[in-house]
Amino acid sequence: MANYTSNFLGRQPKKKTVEEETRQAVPRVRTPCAQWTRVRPKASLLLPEAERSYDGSPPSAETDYFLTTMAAITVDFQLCFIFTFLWLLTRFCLSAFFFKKQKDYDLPPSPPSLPVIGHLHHLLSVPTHKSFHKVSSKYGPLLHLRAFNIPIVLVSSGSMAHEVLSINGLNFATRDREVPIMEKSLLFGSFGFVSAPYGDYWKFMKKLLVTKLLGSHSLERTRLIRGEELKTFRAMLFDKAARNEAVDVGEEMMKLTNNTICRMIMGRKCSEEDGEAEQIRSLVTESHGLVRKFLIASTVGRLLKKVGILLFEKEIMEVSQRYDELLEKIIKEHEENPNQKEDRDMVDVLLDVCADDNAEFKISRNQIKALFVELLLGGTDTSAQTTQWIMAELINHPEILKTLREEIESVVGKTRFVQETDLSNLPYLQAVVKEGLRLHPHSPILVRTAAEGCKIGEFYIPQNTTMIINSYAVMRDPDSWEEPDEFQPERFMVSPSKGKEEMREQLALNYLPFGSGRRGCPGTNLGYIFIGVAVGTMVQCFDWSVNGNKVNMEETGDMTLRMAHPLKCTLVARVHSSASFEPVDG
Ligand code: HEM
Repeated sequence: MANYTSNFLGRQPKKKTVEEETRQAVPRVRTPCAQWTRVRPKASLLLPEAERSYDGSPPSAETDYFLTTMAAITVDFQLCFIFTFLWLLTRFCLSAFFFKKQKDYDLPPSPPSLPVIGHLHHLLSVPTHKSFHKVSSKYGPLLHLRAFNIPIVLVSSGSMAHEVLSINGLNFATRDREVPIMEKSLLFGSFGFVSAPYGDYWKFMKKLLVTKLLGSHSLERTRLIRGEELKTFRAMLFDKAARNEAVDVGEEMMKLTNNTICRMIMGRKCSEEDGEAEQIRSLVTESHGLVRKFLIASTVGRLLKKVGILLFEKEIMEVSQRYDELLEKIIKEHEENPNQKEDRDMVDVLLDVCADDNAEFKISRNQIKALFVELLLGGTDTSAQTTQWIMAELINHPEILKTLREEIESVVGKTRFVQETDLSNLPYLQAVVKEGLRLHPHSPILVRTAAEGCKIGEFYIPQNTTMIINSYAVMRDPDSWEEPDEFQPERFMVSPSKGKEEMREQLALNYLPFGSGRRGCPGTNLGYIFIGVAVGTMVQCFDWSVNGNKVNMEETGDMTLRMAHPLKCTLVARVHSSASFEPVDG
């Protein structure tokens, strides 16, 4: 090293003395700048000798050695400085040229947070969508939050949601990778479709769902089933009216949707007599309670998540076991008595796939069962809660109810009950349903995960970030909707001032009650049918009232939106229940 430094400074190499040769044998240590430097043991003892050599006398061999060593160290520091400078310069250049993309876009802004838990308190407050709405109204439509160490991006405007769900739809096609899986459970288990990552299994099941159950062709095939169930629903309402009994709208709607979906999937009704129907309804209600707990536990830190899930693992497994027994019974019935070709239902179709070794995708019995559980959960409460909200709005807005009734009477006439095939001719009824879904979306929070880092708006979203799209905030955004908190079905009517194209654009960007993109709801059409015919029937056949004249519209729910005070009302029949459809006073 001494030679090297001398050469570096342009000095002539000195002939080595024996002492110098010996010095080279002194052990070497690594300096902070990572260069090899020789040091003598007890170097500090040399200092007085060095000072003494200033008196003019020739320096001793010791002093000479000290000075040489110091010079070497000084040069080492210079080198160190040069290398550090070069290193910093290289880093700067690299980041300027190669990492330009990440540097150009910052993370979305972050509102004030609490120590350790970050923004978790917003996630845990009830109703969650309202707490998020308040934050986004104050700090902006794209915010970077964190729950403990989990990064979350909150999306609250139509244009940002469109970028996530549609423009970058493939990158955000999986719900939440952070959600823990309960291996053996039909609920939240590894067999599920709703929680499945975007991939071959999800694509295969989605195709089956659309072609065999929820697509327009399949819906036409099962129209008779829905007509029969609607008749039972109407008869129950006439019965309650005749007995002057209050109606719990949500509860009765749950019966209608539950029975209909069971029949559509399994080809048969769940019997009221042996308690099967009630068993399914209570399982669905219990499952909704668990979904909420599970989602909250999934959003907290990794360690707490495990603890959180463990807390109600027993409860989840018990519900899963009860579903399993019921569904196993139904599947066995199908295996023993398969339906004929024209009567084949979803169970028959899935059992065929399960037994077919050449099927595009091999599915298991547990995957069939998990899908049914998810369809019952996804299709029943959603329509039931929305219908309840819409009836509450109609009771609070008698002039809208009157306009709707006039439309039904003018289109359907006074000789028959409203039915599914009338819906396309009832634009005001469709507008009422759409407006109810806008103001009261059943699932106001949509969740996605970024498969890769990408740009949304002017900001960078890192890989694996959990995206929370607050559809409630999007559908009440004053920049997109006039008087956003008011119930005004007219906004969905095509008019000379607002053409079809403008309406389509508005819906594509700012209307998300069924989500959007690849993971958007495949049951949208069925949902519109359930709600449309139920609201149409209730408005056509009865007058509705509640205690105190006005319905209390207070909201509750953590991940779903529910009425804090479920709608219970009294009804008076306007027409006879007989098929002749005579007006009561006519
Ligand atoms: C008013 C009625 C309904 C509403 C408001 C509703 C709402 C939703 C929403 C918000 C999502 C999440 C979408 C997203 O993440 O982008 C969803 C997903 C889903 N819904 Fe519905 N839904 C309704 C009816 C139905 C019905 C009748 C069924 C079937 C019987 C159904 C089955 C599903 C399924 C299977 C998914 C998961 C889709 C996937 O992960 O790819 N829904 N629904």
